[in-house]
Amino acid sequence: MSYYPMFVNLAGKACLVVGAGKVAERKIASLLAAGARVTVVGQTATADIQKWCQEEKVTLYLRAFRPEDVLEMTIIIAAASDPAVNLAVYHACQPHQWVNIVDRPDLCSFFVPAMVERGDLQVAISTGGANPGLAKKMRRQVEEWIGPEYESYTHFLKEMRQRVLSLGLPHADKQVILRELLNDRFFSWTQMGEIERRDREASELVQRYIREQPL
Ligand SMILES: C[C@@]1(CC(=O)O)c2cc3[nH]c(cc4nc(cc5[nH]c(cc(n2)[C@H]1CCC(=O)O)[C@@](C)(CC(=O)O)[C@@H]5CCC(=O)O)C(CC(=O)O)=C4CCC(=O)O)c(CCC(=O)O)c3CC(=O)O
Ligand SMILES: NC(=O)C1=CN([C@@H]2O[C@H](COP(=O)(O)OP(=O)(O)OC[C@H]3O[C@@H](n4cnc5c(N)ncnc54)[C@H](O)[C@@H]3O)[C@@H](O)[C@H]2O)C=CC1
Repeated sequence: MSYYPMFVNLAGKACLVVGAGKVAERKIASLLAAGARVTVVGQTATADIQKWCQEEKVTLYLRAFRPEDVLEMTIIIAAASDPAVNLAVYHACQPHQWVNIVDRPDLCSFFVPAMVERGDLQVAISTGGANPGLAKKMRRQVEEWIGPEYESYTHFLKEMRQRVLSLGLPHADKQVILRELLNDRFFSWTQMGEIERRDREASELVQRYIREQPL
């Protein structure tokens, strides 16, 4: 059996993280980046988590976990250093809640992948718990391959696609233009910083099809 990969919209969703140490901090950072509403319960907290609390980015309770903490939570991550506490978090949860117990892959209903993020382009890497260190190693290799220029390249392709879709062109023409926009020359112009040339060539490509339209 393999795991089902998904990109989840967590904007405004209530998420609980139990434990406020190094591992919790990493998980909280990605929940915040996804726009989740994060509550943290930990007996102690890292400096960054305390700062996020002062900035009102997270709600932090500096105390031991209580089973009622999981109520109404969409996602629960148990990242305490005590395995008995993490197990208690698991037992407090309902079957419909999404649960990640950081020291018990067998009890997780989802794993957190290693991520390469370039604006709208997100590459998630998982080994299904087989070896998280390998996921991290692969992430570093993918970071070399997918450089920072992919953020503006993806943004360019997004804008061009929206423009092409808004023109009401015949389906076949749309497909040809979208395929042509993925030609490497547009990436090369992005990489070389020849943005004006890239945008001009892309506009000309689209214009050619508009002109060919019967009136
Ligand atoms: C099942 C899973 C549950 C979950 O957390 O979702 C899980 C479980 C465990 N991790 C452990 C250890 C380590 N985890 C990392 C790193 C990461 N772990 C992440 C995910 C996952 N870890 C999920 C599976 C993901 C998959 O396989 O695809 C990443 C990808 C994402 C993230 O955490 O954000 C992030 C890399 C992010 C990046 O760098 O890009 C490192 C390396 C390091 O820290 O440098 C080590 C030390 C080396 C080692 O042990 O291999 C232990 C033993 C703990 C102990 O010894 O007590 C367990 C428990 C067990 O396996 O039993
Ligand atoms: N899944 C993953 O990615 C990884 C998981 N781990 C596991 O994660 C666990 C946590 O690791 P770190 O963050 O490095 O530990 P840490 O020692 O930095 O933090 C542990 C946190 O748990 C809190 N805690 C302990 N008892 C608690 C309770 N009763 N209620 C609420 N909070 C409580 C502490 O106050 C602290 O905030 C480790 O025990 C290890 O098994 C470790 C590395 C990676």
